[in-house]
Amino acid sequence: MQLTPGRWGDPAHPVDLPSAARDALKHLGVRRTAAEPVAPTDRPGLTEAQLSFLGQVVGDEHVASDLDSRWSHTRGYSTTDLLRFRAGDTSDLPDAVVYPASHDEVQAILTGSAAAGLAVVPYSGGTSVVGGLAPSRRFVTLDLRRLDQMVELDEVSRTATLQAGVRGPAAEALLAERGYTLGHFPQSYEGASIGGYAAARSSGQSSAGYGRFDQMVVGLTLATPRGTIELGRAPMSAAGPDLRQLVLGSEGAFGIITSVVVRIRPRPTERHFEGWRFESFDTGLAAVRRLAQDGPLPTVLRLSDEVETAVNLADPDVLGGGSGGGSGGVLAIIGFDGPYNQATADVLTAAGGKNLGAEPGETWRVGRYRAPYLRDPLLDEGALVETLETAAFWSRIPALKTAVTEALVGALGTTPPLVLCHISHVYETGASLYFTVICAQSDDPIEQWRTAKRAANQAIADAGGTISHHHGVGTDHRDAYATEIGPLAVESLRAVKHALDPDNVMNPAILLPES
Ligand SMILES: Cc1cc2nc3c(=O)[nH]c(=O)nc-3n(C[C@H](O)[C@H](O)[C@H](O)COP(=O)(O)OP(=O)(O)OC[C@H]3O[C@@H](n4cnc5c(N)ncnc54)[C@H](O)[C@@H]3O)c2cc1C
Repeated sequence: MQLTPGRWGDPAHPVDLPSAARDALKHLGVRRTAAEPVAPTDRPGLTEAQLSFLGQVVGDEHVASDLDSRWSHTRGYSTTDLLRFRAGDTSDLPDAVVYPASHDEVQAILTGSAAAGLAVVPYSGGTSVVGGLAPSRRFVTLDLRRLDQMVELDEVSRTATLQAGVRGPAAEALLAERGYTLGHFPQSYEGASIGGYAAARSSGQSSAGYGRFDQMVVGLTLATPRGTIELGRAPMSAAGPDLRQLVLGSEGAFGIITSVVVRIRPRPTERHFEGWRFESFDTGLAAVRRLAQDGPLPTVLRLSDEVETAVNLADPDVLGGGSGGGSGGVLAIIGFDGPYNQATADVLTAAGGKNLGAEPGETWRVGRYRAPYLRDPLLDEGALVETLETAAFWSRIPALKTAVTEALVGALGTTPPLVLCHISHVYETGASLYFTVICAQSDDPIEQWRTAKRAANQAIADAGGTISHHHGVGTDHRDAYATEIGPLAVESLRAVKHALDPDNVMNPAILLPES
């Protein structure tokens, strides 16, 4: 799928806003205010010498300096990114887009970039939602789409070596030909790539069964301005700190991950999805914690709160009311790659859950990538829609959820929002919380969201959550991340960056505040 710049989703399969949603927007005071999109205007790009350096490495035909190519690589897909795109904001337009085809070409560009006066932004799928593709100064984007090969599949060890530019669906297709799966299905699956998964520590919808992406990576190759680093000689090692974990989540600040070795699993021959009803989010929370701590975990485990359940269910009777008005309660989805596990269902039943059967589960499975498609039509209607996420230990989850919800409602008070929440990534010791916010746009929706996000970030910090469970740091979370880890940790990361990237050409201003 080729994403349309500034608009999420497969352009061949757009989603229309359901009429019920249009009606609901009226209750939120949403009025059609969205301005007509503004076309971008160009500005001078690279010098002849810079273009010549890049062309010598990758071939002139793989260096694009036209406005369309650069505009389509401008920032990612957060709501503020989309709004700035609509406003024709070119302040973070790349000066050129370069398409290397191999590790060696990436390495040659990074080795020569300081001398050529170039800052470099790695771009795998371009789906960042935290300002990960927008550095503070002029730059070239290295689009890794030509690094699209499965280099090796080791069936004995059950590992695959995948290049950074392999998109999620392509990775699954390559593995499926040999009977395997990676099992990584983030909601951005249609657009995101292997390199971005690793660089931003992605977590997919099947994380209960397959783990986060950083748990799947057993090895990687990193090109830096100082040279190449290969990590992951064995699945585990006591030979010093695990440097793979230093690169995972480094978001291009240290170098470019050109390939990863990932753990793979046999492709399941059957899958089962079903819905469960709980009386309240709190009872559902106790049930999913029970599964996370004592098992047996399914592959997919999600729990929506009351607001998300009400907003997402077209038919409230799915929850079993039967009277046309629904019966309240919250919806959980469980899924199994492989045989159905009755023991999981028994835990949910013992915790007060009611099995709603396969239909709600199948509805979720079929639409699992479609919810974000609604954001652009909602923006068109004058609504502000955005998501944010965090994680915490179980004991802090209830207070964290309340604090973030109150912060968002308080900050968006003049345009009262709907705040939806779900849990979709669980661990023995805690879980993530994922919030969706919908309200009427103010006259300045970008500043409106930034104010709300600042309030939410503060609430997360105060309530003991982390600034990101899986979206990463980028520029949006940079300052909050520095506060979260403290000045000595920031200094240590700066020292690593300085060792690998002494001229600060790699994704400047991403991850760490510029000193
Ligand atoms: C609609 C939508 C839904 C989403 N759902 C999820 C979800 O369910 N789970 C989840 O984890 N995330 C989700 N995201 C966020 C995003 O998809 C993830 O962060 C993903 O891992 C980014 O992958 P990408 O290939 O698009 O990376 P990019 O956006 O290209 O890059 C992300 C960051 O890493 C850097 N980078 C990219 N490639 C490399 C590389 N090879 N080496 C070093 N640095 C690199 C970039 O410069 C940038 O800073 C969602 C985003 C959208 C728009």
